[in-house]
Amino acid sequence: MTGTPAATAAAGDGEGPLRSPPCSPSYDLTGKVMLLGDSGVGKTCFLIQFKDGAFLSGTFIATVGIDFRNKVVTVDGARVKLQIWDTAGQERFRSVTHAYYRDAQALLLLYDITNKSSFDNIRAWLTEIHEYAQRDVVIVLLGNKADVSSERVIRREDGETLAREYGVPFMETSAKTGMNVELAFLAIARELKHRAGQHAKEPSFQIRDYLESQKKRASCCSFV
Ligand SMILES: Nc1nc2c(ncn2[C@@H]2O[C@H](COP(=O)(O)OP(=O)(O)OP(=O)(O)O)[C@@H](O)[C@H]2O)c(=O)[nH]1
Repeated sequence: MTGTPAATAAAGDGEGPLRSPPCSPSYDLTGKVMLLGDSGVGKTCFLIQFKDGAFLSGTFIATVGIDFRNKVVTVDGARVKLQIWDTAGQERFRSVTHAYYRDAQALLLLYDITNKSSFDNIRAWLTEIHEYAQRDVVIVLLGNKADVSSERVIRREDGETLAREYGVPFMETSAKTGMNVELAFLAIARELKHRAGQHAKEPSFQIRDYLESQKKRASCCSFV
């Protein structure tokens, strides 16, 4: 939804990529996360909701190229700086975004539960991911716009089945209400922290188990 051309993507939010202050870094480790999925599934809104706690409603403006925002989260006492890349879902920008896959440690792959083709295209996105991303990249599948139940065309079970088939964790989310938005990023930050060996003595972190346990712990309707 941002209008930042690819050529100026590095401007981001002004914090700059992977740059730390010389004396007292405000984070312990960094991780690159990419938002992927068809145009209109809600990637930009998902990022804005996480970064600013706001929802951009109104006229849909497709992202041009790629843009990023930084946010530092604390997981298990470690400050993880997430550098989150918001990609354009439109086909014509694919060659731009391909170049960014290589450095990404985690990918949030979104479809829109009210849009069947965005769900059907997930297989193509996963093929592309396997072609361009690192082999051990963390992938989380997200069924976004879960707040629009009246227009739902993809059942939650369909998302779960697809995720199981590809061996990736899955959640339904809403960039509008904020449902599971922070959880998705926190799960990734935890996974990256564990992979970085911050607490090598701890048992290995399993992102899928973590998401399941968080969903069970939630006592109210904020999780679906
Ligand atoms: N109801 C509802 N609408 C949403 C949600 N997320 C996004 N939208 C709307 O969906 C439209 C597209 O959202 P964007 O975030 O711009 O989509 P995008 O995936 O970034 O699209 P591209 O930039 O073209 O790749 C906008 O009109 C948003 O207001 C959501 O969770 N719920």
